[in-house]
Amino acid sequence: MLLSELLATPDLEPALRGLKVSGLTADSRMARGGFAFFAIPGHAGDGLSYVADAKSRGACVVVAQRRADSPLPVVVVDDVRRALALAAARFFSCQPSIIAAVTGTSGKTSVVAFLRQIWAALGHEAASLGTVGIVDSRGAHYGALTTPGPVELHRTLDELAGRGVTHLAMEASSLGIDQRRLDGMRVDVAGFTNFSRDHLDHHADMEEYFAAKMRLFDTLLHPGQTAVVDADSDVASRVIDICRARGLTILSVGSKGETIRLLSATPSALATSLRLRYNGAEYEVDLPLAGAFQVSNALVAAGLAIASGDDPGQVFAALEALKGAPGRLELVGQRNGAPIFVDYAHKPDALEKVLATLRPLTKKRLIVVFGCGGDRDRGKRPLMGGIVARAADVAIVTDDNPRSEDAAAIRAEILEGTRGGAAHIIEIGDRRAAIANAVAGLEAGDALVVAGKGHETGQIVGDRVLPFSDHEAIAQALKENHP
Ligand SMILES: CC(=O)N[C@H]1[C@@H](OP(=O)(O)OP(=O)(O)OC[C@H]2O[C@@H](n3ccc(=O)[nH]c3=O)[C@H](O)[C@@H]2O)O[C@H](CO)[C@@H](O)[C@@H]1O[C@H](C)C(=O)N[C@@H](C)C(=O)N[C@H](CCC(=O)O)C(=O)O
Ligand SMILES: Nc1ncnc2c1ncn2[C@@H]1O[C@H](COP(=O)(O)OP(=O)(O)OP(=O)(O)O)[C@@H](O)[C@H]1O
Ligand SMILES: N[C@H](CCC[C@H](N)C(=O)O)C(=O)O
Ligand SMILES: [Mg+2]
Repeated sequence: MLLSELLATPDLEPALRGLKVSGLTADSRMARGGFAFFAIPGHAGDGLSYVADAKSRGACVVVAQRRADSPLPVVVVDDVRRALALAAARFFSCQPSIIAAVTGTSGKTSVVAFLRQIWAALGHEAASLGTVGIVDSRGAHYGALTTPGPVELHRTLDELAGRGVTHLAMEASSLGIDQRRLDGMRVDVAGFTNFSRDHLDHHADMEEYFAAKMRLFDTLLHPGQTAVVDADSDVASRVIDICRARGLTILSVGSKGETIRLLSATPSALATSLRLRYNGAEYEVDLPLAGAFQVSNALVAAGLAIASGDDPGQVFAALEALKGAPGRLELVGQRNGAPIFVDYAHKPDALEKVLATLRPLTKKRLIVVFGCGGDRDRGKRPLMGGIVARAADVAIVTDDNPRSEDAAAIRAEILEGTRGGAAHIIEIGDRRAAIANAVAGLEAGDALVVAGKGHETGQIVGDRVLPFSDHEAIAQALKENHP
């Protein structure tokens, strides 16, 4: 492809006008012969300091935000992250014909998993893309980020479209939106779940975090397209105002929803019976999932399916076969009749919601094992300590990806927040030992949730990822503690 086509710039300097490029990357280590190297001023470093490396691997031109002394010719653009996304979309030109993007602090992974299942049930070739990787009718492939960087994203879209995927549900993380990873993507419909504290290690404050999410609606979606909004979120009216100002059609869902109105939700063991009203008609749905938050997620997914053209009656019927995303309030075993769940709550609101969901299902003690990640927002640690101290009966504070931090210091910050609460608090740093302790102590009527790692398969300590899975640690503990 010509560089001028890749950048859609006719006015390149004469020496570059006929230049052909064979690929593109923002990571010098991935450069190959004939590649364009996009030099991004990042959080940890500046891409311009890697130009020599890119050149040594064959890159022939640099795209950057400023002129710099460089062994390769430099094309200057206003916003190099956006230029990379648009270029990646031109280079990998195919995308599935329907793309739904979902943002919100919690529930994205669940909503895209549900939407993929609804679409598949209705006969579409569907895929989802996000924290648990790419999932389609062939299986699952894990990826590193929730919203991949633009080059990987567009290569993936092109491959999915190439193998016949017509419907894609993808997670749009605030970091992904902010870093322009989705700017080259055609988004047909977008969903909003909810908003609470997260990623304050990256965004300066909650307003900046909110604005990053809103970019999906006020910039990436176009007037006339549809936004599906969980009307029960406490920021729903702000989101709806922003969508209206952009000229979007609003499809609101939930007990305050105008389009899909939740009339009642009756929990029973690990399921919930729903009565819904849509367009004047009432529907009854036996949702095979527990928790008010899963009801919200299922309704956002249903709204997205309807907004993308599917028949409402068939969409609501498909909710009756939904399976939770891996590691999201997943029942993984039991001991002495006490259920054991793995959940991905690693932020205050999610932890609160998951404990509130399990409380009415628990006759005796609600036990939680959890920790907080290193090199992430420190402010959430005492908040999460406070939540378990109030909402659980026993909380075992343990390690969850300490990364470059001192694990004991992270636990101490969590423990600080537990003071004055009613729960019995235990500190066991080693996560396997914490899980073993919790499982061994389970009695009839108890419930145990191991929170924070969900689907993860590693414990990040320093620079190393040690193999670790809550599922496997629970299975081992169950084996060692025959009831
Ligand atoms: C903080 C953050 O978001 N970092 C992401 C960001 O990096 P960055 O732009 O700041 O890059 P940098 O590390 O400063 O380096 C600057 C530039 O030099 C390049 N470089 C660097 C080294 C080298 O040898 N050669 C080279 O060319 C880098 O590729 C980069 O282009 O852009 C990169 C490319 O897209 C991402 O890989 C990287 O994700 C890091 C690994 C990460 O851990 N991100 C997490 C926090 C993240 O994005 N999480 C969200 C939310 C998760 C959720 O809530 O579900 C996600 O979407 O996954
Ligand atoms: N609608 C919701 N409201 C509040 N909490 C939720 C909701 N949905 C899920 N949760 C909680 O958040 C956890 C993560 O859910 P999920 O993975 O679906 O969200 P996510 O937005 O993709 O999160 P992440 O950004 O961490 O990938 C769940 O395990 C559960 O504890
Ligand atoms: N996408 C989130 C995942 C956090 C999961 C939790 N296990 C932790 O390490 O804090 C993040 O990178 O902040
Ligand atoms: Mg996710």
